[in-house]
Amino acid sequence: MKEKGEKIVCLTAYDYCLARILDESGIDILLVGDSLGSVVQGHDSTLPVTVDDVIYHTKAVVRGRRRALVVSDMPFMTFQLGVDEAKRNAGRLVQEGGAESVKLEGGVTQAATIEGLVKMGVPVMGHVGLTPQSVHQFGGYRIQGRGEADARAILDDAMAVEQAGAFAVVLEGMPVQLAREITQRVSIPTIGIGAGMHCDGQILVVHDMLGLFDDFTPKFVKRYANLKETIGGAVRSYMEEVRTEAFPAEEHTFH
Ligand SMILES: Nc1nc(=O)c2c([nH]1)NC[C@@H]1CN(c3ccc(C(=O)N[C@@H](CCC(=O)O)C(=O)O)cc3)CN21
Ligand SMILES: CC(C)C(=O)C(=O)O
Ligand SMILES: [Mg+2]
Repeated sequence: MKEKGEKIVCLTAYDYCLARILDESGIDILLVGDSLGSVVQGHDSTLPVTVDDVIYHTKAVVRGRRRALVVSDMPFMTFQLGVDEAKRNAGRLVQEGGAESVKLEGGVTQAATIEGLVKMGVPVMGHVGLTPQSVHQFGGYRIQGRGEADARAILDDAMAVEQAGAFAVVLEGMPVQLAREITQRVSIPTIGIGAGMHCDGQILVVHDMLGLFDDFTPKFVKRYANLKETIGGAVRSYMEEVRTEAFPAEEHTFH
């Protein structure tokens, strides 16, 4: 798709119903993201998410998908402790969860781990730039790569990820020019989030683009629907009808 200039369209998914809607709509990749920590679990970071959480959600997503590629995120502490530990956890995501591939955050420092997973037969997606599992090191969710040295380091990360054998790389939270340069310099597809228009594909957290989640709204999110309002309206109609005995009506009643 990169060679043909066809954009790769990705969204996160965490459950059966939504995975099925996205798959039937023609989404290329479903990511079971550790962002489930914020949108499913209500935490203010992704750090509390466990590999068992991601396995649980991956199983549900896989049941709802027919054709999209399923990528499962490796949570904090499931791959940083060493290649063997990473292999064990990636293996569980594939074997128990049913994912076809995994994603992990980091570039140069995680290259040996990516290589180990690829060698054991697990396709890996990289993730560089604003890597949310490093939120405390960044001092918040800040755009990365604004200075020249930082930009160079992120380019090095992306190239290390490619060299290690990853099949694609997420570019998160960086200036558009840097994402463009990386996209030109690596042969694997780049999937952007908050990284501008020049990436080979795009990803968003599905709750953000559907208007279900509004604890925070980063600048890079576009709302394609306002489901929070739609759902609230439906619930208010239901309450009104139960209270006025308009529901259940004759057609909902057994005799
Ligand atoms: N619902 C949701 N969507 C996400 O995109 C997401 C999560 N959760 N949880 C994990 C991380 C956290 N993310 C975030 C959260 C906030 C900003 C944010 O507010 N960024 C500022 C950038 C300010 C700057 O440095 O210029 C912005 O205005 O976009 C960015 C990424 C991305 N990930
Ligand atoms: C937004 C994507 C790239 C992600 O890592 C997640 O959803 O956890
Ligand atoms: Mg993630």
